[in-house]
Amino acid sequence: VSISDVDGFVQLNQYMLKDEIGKGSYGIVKLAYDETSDTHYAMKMISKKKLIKKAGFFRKPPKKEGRPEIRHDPLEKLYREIAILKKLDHPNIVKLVEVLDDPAEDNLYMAFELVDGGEVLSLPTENPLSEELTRSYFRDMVLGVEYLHFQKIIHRDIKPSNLLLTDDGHVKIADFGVSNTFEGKDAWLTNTAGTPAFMAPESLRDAKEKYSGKALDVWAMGITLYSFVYGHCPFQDEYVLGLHKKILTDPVIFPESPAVSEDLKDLISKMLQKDPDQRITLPEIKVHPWVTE
Ligand SMILES: COc1ccc(C(=O)/C=C\Nc2cc(OC)c(C(=O)O)cc2Cl)cc1
Repeated sequence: VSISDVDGFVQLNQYMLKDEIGKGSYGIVKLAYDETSDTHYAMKMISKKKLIKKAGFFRKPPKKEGRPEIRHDPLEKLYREIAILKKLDHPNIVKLVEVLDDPAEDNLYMAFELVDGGEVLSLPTENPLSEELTRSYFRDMVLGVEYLHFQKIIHRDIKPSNLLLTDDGHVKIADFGVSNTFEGKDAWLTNTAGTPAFMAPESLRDAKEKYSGKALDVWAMGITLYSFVYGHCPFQDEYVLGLHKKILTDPVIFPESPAVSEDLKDLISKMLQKDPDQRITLPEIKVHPWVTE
């Protein structure tokens, strides 16, 4: 990897890095321009040192007997994410084009096809989406997640900020930083991962039983669907333990306004079923009246 500073812009191999267009726990995403192909990319920059430090200090002490914390080298997790991304090829999944990883360099760079519209919706918002637009984006999400599950991948962080909007109004799923791969029919998980307001109740119970990975993604898609039409998540609390309690025990409240169709409320209720065995599945979602309308 050759890095040079060209009048304030960093040149990284054939890419000229420009403004920051995304930021998160993972690091930052910059607009990158490849003059050889006159093409723009989204360049995700990850500091390997920061990853190692984050895993080091803040790692919880090993839990009491029953649920041993599996310790993974954070870089090994990153290389697993990259291996996952490299094998994915679907119109509703972000496309990883190239990885620039110089062992001598602290930063690792992931060049993705640029999805022009950025995040589909930032929460909370006073201007939630119409049902028609929500249905279009939701259909794309369903196809993307169905493809991931078929590839034996659980995303585990489905939420609006990880859904990117193309210039022709389609949605691509991004950020596989906490995803799991599995063998067989489904993943049987025990750890919690993802974003608190989108976590399923079964992943918050301290019991030792394992739970289905696919059902976690369906739950997060339900929270996302609710937030598209109402502009905020159904369960919110300033304290994470208060949030967990609400997710575990509170029923979903549908505000009077904005007015939402009975079919959509029915689908959201079935996706936010607290018992994962009763929760609607992806094949059933695909034939739900609101989706097929
Ligand atoms: C306003 O215009 C904009 C156009 C594009 C963006 C944008 O792309 C942002 C994030 N992008 C990504 C993040 C990812 O993880 C966190 C991953 C991944 O790791 O899968 C991939 C991508 Cl692409 C933002 C604003």
